[in-house]
Amino acid sequence: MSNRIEDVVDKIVKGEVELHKIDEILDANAAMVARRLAIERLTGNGLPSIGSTIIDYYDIKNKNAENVIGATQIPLGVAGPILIDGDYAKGNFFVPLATTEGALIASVNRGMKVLRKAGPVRTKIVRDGMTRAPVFVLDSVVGAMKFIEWVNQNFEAIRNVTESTSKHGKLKKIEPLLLGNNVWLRFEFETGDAMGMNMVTIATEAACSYIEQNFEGARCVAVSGNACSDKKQSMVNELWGRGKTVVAETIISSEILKKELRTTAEKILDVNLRKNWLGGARAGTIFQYNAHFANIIAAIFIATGQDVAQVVESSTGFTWVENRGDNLYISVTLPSLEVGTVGGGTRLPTQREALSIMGVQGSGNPPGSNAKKFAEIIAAAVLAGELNLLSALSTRELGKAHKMLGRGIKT
Ligand SMILES: CC(C)(COP(=O)([O-])OP(=O)([O-])OC[C@H]1O[C@@H](n2cnc3c(N)ncnc32)[C@H](O)[C@@H]1OP(=O)([O-])[O-])[C@@H](O)C(=O)NCCC(=O)NCCSC(=O)C[C@@](C)(O)CC(=O)[O-]
Ligand SMILES: NC(=O)C1=CN([C@@H]2O[C@H](COP(=O)(O)OP(=O)(O)OC[C@H]3O[C@@H](n4cnc5c(N)ncnc54)[C@H](OP(=O)(O)O)[C@@H]3O)[C@@H](O)[C@H]2O)C=CC1
Repeated sequence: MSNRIEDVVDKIVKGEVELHKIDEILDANAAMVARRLAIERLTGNGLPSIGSTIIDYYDIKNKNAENVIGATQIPLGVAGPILIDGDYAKGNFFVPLATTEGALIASVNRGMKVLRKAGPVRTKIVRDGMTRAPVFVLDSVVGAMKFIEWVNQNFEAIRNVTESTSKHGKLKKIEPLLLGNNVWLRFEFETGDAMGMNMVTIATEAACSYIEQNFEGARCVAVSGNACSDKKQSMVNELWGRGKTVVAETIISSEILKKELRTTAEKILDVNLRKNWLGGARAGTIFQYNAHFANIIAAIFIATGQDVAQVVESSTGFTWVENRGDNLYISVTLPSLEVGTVGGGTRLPTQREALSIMGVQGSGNPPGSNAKKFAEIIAAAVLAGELNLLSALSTRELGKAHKMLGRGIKT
């Protein structure tokens, strides 16, 4: 350790310098080391594993994280390939999944094997748009209604303001919501291959300033008024969509169900209706009539540098099953899948490589096509996970699988 780093560590331990101020004293990677060493001394714990990272702090400083002391590692597996016939994803894809839940990757892998045998999974993006909803306060409901009318009449001018802030951000519409003298304007943008939260926040802030300057009596209280709704479950996301609204579907023959999953369409239908729908309704599940969308979404989000807090609304969705002459029709519908292949955490080295496994790293040609392809692959992977878990529940294999792959106990 250099004397310079040692001096800085001493200063932190003595409380003479704040952890984040080291970035002004040492170069980026030395600052990361000094912070970790100081935390080691202050807590009396060695942190060599956290310190063993390939992340170059130069690359993430002022972009991805602050007060960095190293990195966390999570096992990364692959499932697949999964065969997809989408509008953007076509062919076979291996899907990277980062998780610590034994049996999860095996579960998705078995689902993908079955889907492959059944023929390609069909995927469709049915809408696309990232949202930000600032809240404005007016003097009365009369003022609020005049405000909404003015916004509608001035849509083009507002769009020009937003689009001056970004090359890829394109304002599609503004949906108003009203409560007494309060108005939320839910701005919806196309965001190319980016998930888009920074992009639409910056664009919406510019729009808010323009609106306040040009409509007397409207005050923007907050650029995010929670009707966006970011990182929260909400009816507005479920009904109007947020990010990508995607569907994946397929039909599986009774022979494949019997041979590969030891089950039938009837049994899977019964589990889906009584567990996902009836159980979900009885328990008051909110917009999550599914078995484990969150498992697959979280594992892919972690692997590929998505914003993990958005698993909350990205795992909203429905699994629908029909028995068609003993063959199984199964679909998953995800109303608010928020994903990107540029920006945010997608620029980190392992995350970029994980995206490259699916051929979706960086900008698409045309822009937006990579993010849409990625969303279709995720929906197909979710379908695999749902098919497999419903099957395993129908044959009472859940506990056994987790004993074996979660605890290493063979039964
Ligand atoms: C574990 C299996 C897949 C065994 O499945 P199996 O059919 O008993 O075993 P198998 O050895 O015959 O293997 C069949 C296929 O499974 C895959 N497979 C098998 N083993 C592996 C492995 N080690 N690594 C990767 N892939 C594996 C692989 O595709 C293999 O085909 P092959 O390639 O051999 O021709 C099955 O029993 C299973 O899926 N069980 C259910 C587990 C599951 O779905 N867990 C989900 C997480 S549960 C949870 O978190 C949410 C929950 C449940 O609480 C939500 C809720 O409330 O519903
Ligand atoms: N600000 C906020 O309120 C929130 C921020 N976040 C964070 O926001 C980040 C994600 O924001 P996001 O805007 O997606 O990412 P970035 O802030 O990284 O912005 C994306 C950048 O990529 C550029 N770009 C280059 N090629 C493309 C392309 N093909 N498609 C789209 N953009 C392209 C954009 O340029 P240009 O704009 O000129 O088109 C823009 O500069 C995450 O880190 C997330 O955690 C999350 C929630 C809330």
